[in-house]
Parts: sequence; structure tokens; C-alpha cells
Amino acid sequence: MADGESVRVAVRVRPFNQREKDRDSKLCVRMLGPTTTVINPEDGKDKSFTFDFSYWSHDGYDNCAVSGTDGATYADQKKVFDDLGQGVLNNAYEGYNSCLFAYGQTGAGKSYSMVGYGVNKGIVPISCDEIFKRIEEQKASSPDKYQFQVTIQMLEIYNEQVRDLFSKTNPSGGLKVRMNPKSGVEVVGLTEWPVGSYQEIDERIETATKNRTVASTNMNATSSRAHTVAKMNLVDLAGSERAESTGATGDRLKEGAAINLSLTMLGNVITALAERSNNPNKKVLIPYRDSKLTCILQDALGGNSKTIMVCAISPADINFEETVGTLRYADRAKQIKNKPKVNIDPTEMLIQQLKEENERLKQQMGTGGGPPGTVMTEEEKEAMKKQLEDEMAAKMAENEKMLAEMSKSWEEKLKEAQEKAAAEGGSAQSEQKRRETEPHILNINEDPVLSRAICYFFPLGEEINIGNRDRPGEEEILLGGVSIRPDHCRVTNTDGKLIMGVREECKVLLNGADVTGKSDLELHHNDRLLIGTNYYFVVVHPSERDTSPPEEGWPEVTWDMFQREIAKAQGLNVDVNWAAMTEEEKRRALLNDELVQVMPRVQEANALSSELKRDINFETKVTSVMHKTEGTVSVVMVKVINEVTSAEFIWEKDKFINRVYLMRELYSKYLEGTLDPSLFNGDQDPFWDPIEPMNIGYSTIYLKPL
Ligand SMILES: Nc1ncnc2c1ncn2[C@@H]1O[C@H](COP(=O)(O)OP(=O)(O)OP(=O)(O)O)[C@@H](O)[C@H]1O
Repeated sequence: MADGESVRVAVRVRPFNQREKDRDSKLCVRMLGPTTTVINPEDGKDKSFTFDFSYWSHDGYDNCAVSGTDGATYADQKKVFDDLGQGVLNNAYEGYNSCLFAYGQTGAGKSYSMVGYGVNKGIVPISCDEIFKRIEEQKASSPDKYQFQVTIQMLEIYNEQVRDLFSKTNPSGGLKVRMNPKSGVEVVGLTEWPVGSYQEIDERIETATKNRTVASTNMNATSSRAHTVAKMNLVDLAGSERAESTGATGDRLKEGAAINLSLTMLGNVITALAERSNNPNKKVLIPYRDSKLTCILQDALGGNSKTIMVCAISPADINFEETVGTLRYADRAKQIKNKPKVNIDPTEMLIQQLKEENERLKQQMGTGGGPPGTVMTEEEKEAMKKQLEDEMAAKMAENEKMLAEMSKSWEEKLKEAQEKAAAEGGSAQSEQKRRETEPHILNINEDPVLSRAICYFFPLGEEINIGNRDRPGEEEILLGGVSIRPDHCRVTNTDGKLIMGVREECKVLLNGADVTGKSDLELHHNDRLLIGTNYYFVVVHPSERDTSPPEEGWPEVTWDMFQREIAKAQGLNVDVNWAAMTEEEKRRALLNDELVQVMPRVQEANALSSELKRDINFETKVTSVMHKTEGTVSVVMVKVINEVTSAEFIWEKDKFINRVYLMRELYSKYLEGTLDPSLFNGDQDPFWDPIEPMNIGYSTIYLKPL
């Protein structure tokens, strides 16, 4: 196609989540056919966008502020797979590069569409399943005609570092990305894992998730800021809103923050590509090279690929701004034109060459063998024919041998990979068995996909010590990062009773309460532990769980529950009945929500400051500011105090959160021993404030509506 093929774009709206229900949220999205309409909750004005598909997956929620769905029915996983996944698979089968990626605000439903939850499998697992089904069908109908090689690679881009999710030993600088003129973009040294069944893919993804979790906890990073790329080019992007909220701070240091660079750059690439498609005669430079993500996705966007983008949106008015942002992004993406072409596999190319050669030889034989115009006797002709036949047979034999070798090496590779996986699987299985009977703790992560992947056991009769990985002693459990000290705390399993002791000055919260320096603390099933500032665990005590469940059953421990509990222990009122609240009470509850979000980060920033010996102290502060339309409103700010000079600054919440990411980066450099002291100078320093110190009490700060 001369002018290319458009990126296909689908938008999917999910049901209200609990938080939105608690907030008595109103529906602000409507869909009719392929059109998605959003309604501004402030003025009731609507805006419509038309895509290839608009999926109504909100279902029959009856508290709608707007008239709703115009008869649309819930679009389930099967519908989405049939429309999108099937197409991606078909394209791949026909030899096209294909890419499917998910975009949207955190919690909008990207993972639900891509991976799915429980029985509601998403596009990735269904596609994997389908690949092997098709292979079996092809093999059954023509056993010798095709050979199938399925390999899986998984990588994550975090902080502009490309990590191999199948390798435990990643180079500290990350993997290199380069352009291979023959095969396109290539990540050098990325593990390619041969797989022979869908179940093997599933196991690989599980291992990768575990590696991701370990790494993200090491880095004290919020891993949902990372981008996961699977080789079938199924891309799960980090939550989109964070890029914007960091961008909105006006903080000069944001340029240095590589964390969301990839997502910002993806936006730039999409904008540039849309511009190029709309102005074919204009020379528009596409800044692929500005980030690792855009480098890797070069083919998918504007290149040799058939690409589909799924944009996940929330239905709730409280997310209106983010939803409009996502729809605008999607609208730009649909203007991108790609130039897909069929790839020829090297083996196929060889077969093709062989066939052509045979054809040529046959023709020569048909014409008597010799070059046109040669006069030959019958005998000479016979001899020539025989010679050609021999040559052809030898060539065929040689090529067949080559093909057999190729296939053998593949079979061997597959077998090797399966053996390796079986060994790993064995230990995973025995861990799974131990989990059923032995007391243990499981990690809880902000990204639910990464929760409960790490498990530490407390075997009967043993004392297990927990300490710092960077200064290890005799401890059995080593954790990294700030504020974990050597011999931080220990847990003893005496006759099935878990008793915990915490050293002086070592921070541990048990069910929200500070237990620093305390001993003889009994741990029970479903207890929540925060060790240091970043390690969140839930206690699993199988015999207690099974013998004495509370009447209403064990509540599920989630990240959100953890945060609220900690906030509550610090005196915040977080249990609210939204529907019964006055406007003023709602404002206060929203403020509390912000405090819940900021407080743990303030503690972390203080720990980072102390580890890096910065003499800077952080405090949360609720302050009144002037709002453009709403008069004086209360907002959460962070007070920054230089303990040496006593100078004080006030940072807006977003600026502070962005700075914490930078502090973490600095701290990991410090741990690696690569910290350059000049990073503590001026605008390279995340602890620094460009404004002259001033007394607290800004008179006017203009903010977006609460
Ligand atoms: N189409 C849907 N139908 C039903 N439930 C959904 C749908 N989409 C999302 N959900 C639910 O909404 C919640 C958030 O979805 P999900 O985890 O997929 O968000 P996400 O965009 O991947 O978030 P993150 O950026 O944190 O990874 C989940 O509990 C999920 O089950």
C-alpha cells in the first residue's frame, strides 16, 4: 500500500471500581457504535471521538448521570480477542510484524485487556493458547510441510534501562538496543526462550513476574512505572497519568527524570507520526532515538508492522481529565500510517532458493541440458543430463541435511529449555506446597500483578533474621534499600507461634502500629508488616487461617488497605461514607486521600536523606491556597527543612513525588558506588530547591480543581 496502513485503535471502558463507587462517582462516558463520548462533569459539555472499536465493558451500572449506553452490551474478553487478538495472530501467521499495545491511566484496565485476571483471560494468554492450537492443526493436516519454532522474550524498560526478565543477572547498565539492517531493532543479549506449549509460556511469564518483583523491590521502585514488552510485540505500558503529573510540576529537575521519559517520548513520536501522516509532503523528524521504548517500538509505530492500540479508560467523572487525555492520545495514534510487509524467514528463503534452483536445473534438462545454441550428440546430451541430475540430487541432499540440522538444533534447544524450566518448576512447586502448610510472609506491591510473588518462610523451631543486603551478616532474609539495618528484626517459630522482635531504631509497623524496639510480638494470620520504609508484607499462617477464620472471612490484604491502615494509625480519618457526606466533608476526605498517598513517601524521603547524609527533613503539611474558581482551598504540601541553615521550603505534592523518584535514583547510584558528588550541586540535586528560602505561607498558588 503506497500510503500505508493506519494503526487500529480500540477504546475500552471498564466498570466502576470500589473506590469510584465509594466516591459516589457518576458515569461520564457514553459509547455508540465505534464512537466514544465523554461528558465534562463541570459543564455537561460532551466531546466525541471515533475509533475502530469502542468497547462498552462498563455493564449495567444504574447510578448514571448521563443517559448511558444506548443499548450497548458488555464487551467481554472473547469479543475483544475476536476483534483484536485474532487479527494480531493472523497477521503474525501471514508473516507480518504485529504489535498490540495497551495505553491508559493506572487502574484503567490495561492489564485486564492484555493479560486478564483469573478466568477472564486477556488477549496475551488467549493468543498464546491459540498459537499452539493452530500449530497442532497444521501439524495434523500436513506433518512434514511446516516446522514451527516458538520462542518468548520478555523485557522491561525502567528508568531507561532495558532488563531481561528471563535473566537473574542483568548487566547493571542494562541491555543495549541497536538497529540490525536485516532484522530490524534488536536488543543485544536478550534471552530467547524456546517454548513448546502454552503452559510453558505461562510458566515463563510467571518466572518473569517474579524476577520483576524482586528487582522492583530492590530498587524500591514502583514497578508499574515500567513497561513490559513481550516478543510477540504485546506491550503493556506504564500508567499514563504519571507522565503528565510529573510533567505538570514545572520542576526543572523533571528533565533529569528518566523514569517516565519513555512514555513522554512515546507521546512525542505519536504526535510526530500523526503530523507526518497528515502532511505527507512535509519532512517530519520522528524522534525514535530519544528513548529506549520508542527505539524498540520503532517498527510498530510508523514502520514495518500491523499495529493495534487498546486504550483503557475509567468510566468515572472523577477521572474525566485523564480519560480525555487518553482519548486525545488515541485519536492521534489512529492517524499513524505504517508500512507493513511480509517478512521472509531465513529457512523459508533457503527453501525458496532451493526450489528456484531446482526449477532452473529442470528447465536446463528439458532443453537438453546445454546452453541454448549448443549442438550436442545424443550421448553428450545423456551425459549432461546425468551430470545435472547428480548435481541436483547432491544439492538437494545437502540442503535437506541442512534443514534437518536446523530442525535438530531447534529440538535440542527446546528440550534443553524444557529441562531447565522443569528444574525451576520443581522448586516453584515445592515452594507452592510449603506455602500450604508453613507460616510465611508474602510481599504486597502497589501493582497487584507483582503482589504475593516473593515468599519468605518461617520454619518450625527456627529463628529467622532479617537484615540489610548491602551490609549482610548472618541474616537469612536480606532486603535492600533505605532504612533496613543489619539484624533489623527477627521472627521465631516456636511450636507454631510466630514471635517477632525488632531492634532499637529499626523501623517496623505491625498492622499500622510502630513496633520499633519491641520484642515478644506475636504475629497472626493476615497481619500486615511494613519493614523499613518500603517492604510491605502480609503474614500467612496456614493453620490459623484454616482453623480460626473470622465470621466474615479473611479480608484481602491490598496495597490500598495497607496505606489506609498506616494513615489511620497516624490519626487520619479514612473510613468514610461518601454518600452521606456534605461537600465540606468530601473535600476533607479527598485531602485525607492525598495525605495517605504522600505520608509514606515523606518517611521514605527522610530515610533517603539520612542515608545520603543530606540534613534535609520533610514533613507533610496541609495548607490553604487560593484556587482560581473555588476561593480558598486546602491542599497537601510538603515542608522541606534544611536542618543546617534552618531554611524552609514548601513543595507541591507532585513536585515532591517526582523528587522522591529522583532521590531513589541517586540512592541506587550511591549503593552501586557510582554516585558522582556533583549530582548534589544545584539543579542536579533532588533535595535542592531553586527558589530562595522563604517563610511558609504562600499567598497565591493556582491549582487545578480538586
Ligand atoms: N473490562 C473490564 N471488565 C471488568 N473489570 C475490569 C475491566 N477492566 C479492568 N477491570 C478491573 O479494574 C481493575 C484495574 O484494572 P487493571 O489492573 O487492568 O488496570 P491497569 O490499567 O492495568 O493498571 P496498572 O497501570 O496499575 O497496571 C482490576 O481489578 C480489573 O479487574
